[in-house]
Amino acid sequence: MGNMIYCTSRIILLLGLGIGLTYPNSLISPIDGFSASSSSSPKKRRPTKIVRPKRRSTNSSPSDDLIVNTDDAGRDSNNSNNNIEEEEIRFRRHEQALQDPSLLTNIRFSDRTDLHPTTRTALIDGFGLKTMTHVQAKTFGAAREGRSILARSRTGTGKTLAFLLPTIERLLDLDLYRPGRSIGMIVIAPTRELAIQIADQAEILLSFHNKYRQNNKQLNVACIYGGVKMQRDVRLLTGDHRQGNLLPTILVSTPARLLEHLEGNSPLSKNFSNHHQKQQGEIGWQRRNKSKFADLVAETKIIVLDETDRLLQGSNLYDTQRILSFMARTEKRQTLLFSATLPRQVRRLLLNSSIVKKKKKTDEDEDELLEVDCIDDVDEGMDEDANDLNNISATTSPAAKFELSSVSTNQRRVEECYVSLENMSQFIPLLLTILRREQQRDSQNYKILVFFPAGRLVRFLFQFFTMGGRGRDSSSKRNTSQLVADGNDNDIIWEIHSRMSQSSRSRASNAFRAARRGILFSSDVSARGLDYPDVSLVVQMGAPSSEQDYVHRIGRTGRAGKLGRSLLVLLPFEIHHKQERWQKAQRRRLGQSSDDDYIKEDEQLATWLRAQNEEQNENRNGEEEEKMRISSASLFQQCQDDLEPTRLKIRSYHVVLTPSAQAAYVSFLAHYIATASTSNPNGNRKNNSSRSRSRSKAKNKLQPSRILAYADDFARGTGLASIPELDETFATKLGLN
Ligand SMILES: Nc1ncnc2c1ncn2[C@@H]1O[C@H](COP(=O)(O)OP(=O)(O)OP(=O)(O)O)[C@@H](O)[C@H]1O
Repeated sequence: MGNMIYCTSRIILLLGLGIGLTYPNSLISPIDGFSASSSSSPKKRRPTKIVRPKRRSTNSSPSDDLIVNTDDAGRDSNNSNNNIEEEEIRFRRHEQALQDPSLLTNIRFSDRTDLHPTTRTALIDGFGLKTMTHVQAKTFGAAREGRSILARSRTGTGKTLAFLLPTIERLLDLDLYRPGRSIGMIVIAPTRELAIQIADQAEILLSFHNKYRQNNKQLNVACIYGGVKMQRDVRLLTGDHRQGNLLPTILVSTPARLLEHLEGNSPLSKNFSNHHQKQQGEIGWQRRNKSKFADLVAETKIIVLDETDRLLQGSNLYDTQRILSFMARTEKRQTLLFSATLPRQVRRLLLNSSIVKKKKKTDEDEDELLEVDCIDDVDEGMDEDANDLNNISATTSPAAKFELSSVSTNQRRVEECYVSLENMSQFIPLLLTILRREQQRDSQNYKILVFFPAGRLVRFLFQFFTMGGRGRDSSSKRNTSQLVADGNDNDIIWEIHSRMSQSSRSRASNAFRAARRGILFSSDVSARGLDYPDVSLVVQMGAPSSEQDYVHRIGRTGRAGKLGRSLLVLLPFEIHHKQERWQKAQRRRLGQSSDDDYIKEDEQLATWLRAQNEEQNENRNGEEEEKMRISSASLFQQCQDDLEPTRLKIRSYHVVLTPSAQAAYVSFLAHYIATASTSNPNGNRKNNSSRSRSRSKAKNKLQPSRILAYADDFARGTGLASIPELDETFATKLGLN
């Protein structure tokens, strides 16, 4: 019976649709795809908003290990209430996406015959998407043809699918890699959480294809990253040898971990040698005497650098360049580079290096790098003609059929505000005020992401807020913080930073993603790429170290058509140095000269802060009396008062909070002294051209002794009875004599 249905669908396809004419040379026949789209709708599972198809075979696949599976086992897949809720969420999200004309084009996935029918089903039925975003439409045709691309597009505009869709289509071609015996594509992402998120999306797309594939021909995703045992990677990358299903179709990795394997500093290399010797005859390795992982990676023809500018800056630069040196030569591979930001220096570095192929020298040279810029700003230095859609259509025949609407693609989706701290002892009360005010705005739907400059500060503030009230209730094991409670006694604050174990990081990240409301305290590990749904407010406690970081941080809200809000809290020593720069940066970003669109001061918070400061200075006249009245009635003042019990705990040596406050103090000091000496607003180390400017600014530079005074103020604000003593060597290192 099954065969009959299968054959019938084949005949219908051959007679009627002719999809095979437009879908060439694939491992999966178009017939499979047709049966996918025409079969009954795939069953849905919790909790992802995205629907995965049920496997056709009930046998477990030998490659299951390799698949990044975000579905928790045991969840009820037939829960109709959940499905209805899921449908509603997807419908709401789609409606929201439609609200933003700068996000979506009029190109429907269903009209694209250059997409495999199963991929179309995955996008429409699985992800609930209908039309392409600008960056997807502008890059698909060229990427599908194998061209290298450098693309820039606003945060939250679907860049992940922009690189996954065309590359997965290419991987379905037979000749691009040896399934199971070489890796089809490698994606590098700067953080672990981002790598996991990308792998998850890839796995969802592939799972629709796998539904129609035999067990030993499944398309797999492996995701590797630091902070977990190497043995896990070995298991993921060597799989079940007996089934001959060895290497993943798509490998997603953070740079450092991948490099460790490539350089042979991991058990993987040894494992590959042993395995190679055993399997040589059986599966016929082509490279008989070169069995190391690095040799296999050299066969990979597609590489993606997500968050390209981050991967080409700071400590990532060396790792990325080394990784690329193990890959196929530039002309022989497709290199896809995506980010929301691309500083001039990074672009210059890219174009002058061997990371991508140079500009074409003759008209026949078709394979040059294609630059696609979906942001109309005035700074970041992409080619002017990169925005010309005709350019792209001309080189990518299928795309030429589609008309793209010409709306501005950097329309503002985030309302940006700032407030300046009058003194560092206001740091914690202001944070509490911001959180409570947001809770009061919409007590059911607040979702707040708060960035702090360093991991130890995240940890301390998390502990302060979660142990601040009654602490943990031992009977219910519930968090009963009174500082920001939601009335239901649930955990509503999570922390994430690089000082945590990977499992705790993943738990926090997943919890915040799934939560309808909540607060995530984070370091910059969450600044890039992470797609937490429905974040209502992004708060930055202290200016980020670069303009790019600012763009990425606020980009965690206002995604995929939604609107969001962000609040930048400038510390007292950042006000004069940075306020102006943020305004200028924002003007550049939005390509506007009107004052209206600058980052606005949050007047309510500013009034409360000023009033409190003046009250402290006891400098009162009639007007100030009035301010004082506002102050004592203000939420800020209430928050000040509510913090006292926690401060008292710290003052009288709380076993967790007091050492944590001391560590936060040291971390604050070290962070700001280090950044004062190295950073500029573009986030790059000083170069020759900026040296003269730097010299003139040197006079205004914030001296370590001043930072020390602010840090002391911060320490007093935490409740610490005395300023922590610094180790002498450490102090000298920081330039504090
Ligand atoms: N064509 C589409 N239509 C509607 N929503 C989409 C479309 N493509 C992707 N999305 C949704 O947009 C959201 C953001 O996507 P994604 O994380 O890929 O953005 P991004 O551009 O990579 O952002 P960032 O720069 O922050 O990394 C996701 O929830 C995704 O499901």
